[in-house]
Amino acid sequence: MENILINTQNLTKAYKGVEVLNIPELEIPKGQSFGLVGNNGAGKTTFFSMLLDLIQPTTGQITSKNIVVSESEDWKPFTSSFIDESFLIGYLTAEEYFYFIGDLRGVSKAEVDELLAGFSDFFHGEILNQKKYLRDLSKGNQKKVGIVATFIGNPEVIILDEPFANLDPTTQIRLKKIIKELSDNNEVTILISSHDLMHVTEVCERIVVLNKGEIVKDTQTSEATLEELNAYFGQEEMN
Ligand SMILES: Nc1ncnc2c1ncn2[C@@H]1O[C@H](COP(=O)(O)OP(=O)(O)OP(=O)(O)O)[C@@H](O)[C@H]1O
Repeated sequence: MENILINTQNLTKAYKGVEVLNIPELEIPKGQSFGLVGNNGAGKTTFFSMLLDLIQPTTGQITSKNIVVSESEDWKPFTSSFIDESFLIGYLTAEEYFYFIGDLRGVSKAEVDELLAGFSDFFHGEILNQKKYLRDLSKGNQKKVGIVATFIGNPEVIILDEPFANLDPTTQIRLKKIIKELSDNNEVTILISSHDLMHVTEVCERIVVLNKGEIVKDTQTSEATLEELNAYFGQEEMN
């Protein structure tokens, strides 16, 4: 019996009567690396935002470890995410921000430093000791900060919206390795949305395709998945 961590029931979101998401049921087991793909406007960010209680569902609900996310804050200590730059604090340096997140999650400065030391390749000398505010970092470097901040405090659930976008090819490869290592650890459930079919199939064991707010494919990743996805999105182009 799989240990279900995230469960959604009858989830819909509509704006002014227009439905943008409709997921009758979705279960995500503990430890799964879950990839969400879909064209622009398919509903990926909407789904993640509801998981994080940033927007309210029109109907239905999401539970994380049996906690209804819109009714209690108890899921927050074991969940971390980076959706966009609004998750950063522009007037802090990277170090200040990491320590701030550490404080929130009960992680000491020394432990934060220890974690950061493991990301020196990923940071490529452009994040730490820069005496620069986060708002003055490049988009890609801001993203690196946001992603690494999600690892502070050993969260059980990590949600990353388009983590590969804006990153240079070398950093994308490093990020894939980091995500693979995380997903090898079956304690961490990781949810990623991406437009990069190759990256997402490489790091996720399950791929869900959203089209106009509905799940049209839900598959365990195999050798054939990338080709199937390319065929699916190619055929969409013909329509
Ligand atoms: N506040 C809002 N008011 C009205 N419509 C909205 C609002 N927020 C999102 N939408 C609509 O919801 C739909 C889903 O958007 P969403 O951002 O979830 O898509 P996405 O799959 O993340 O797209 P992308 O790949 O472009 O990031 C879109 O049609 C979008 O215009």
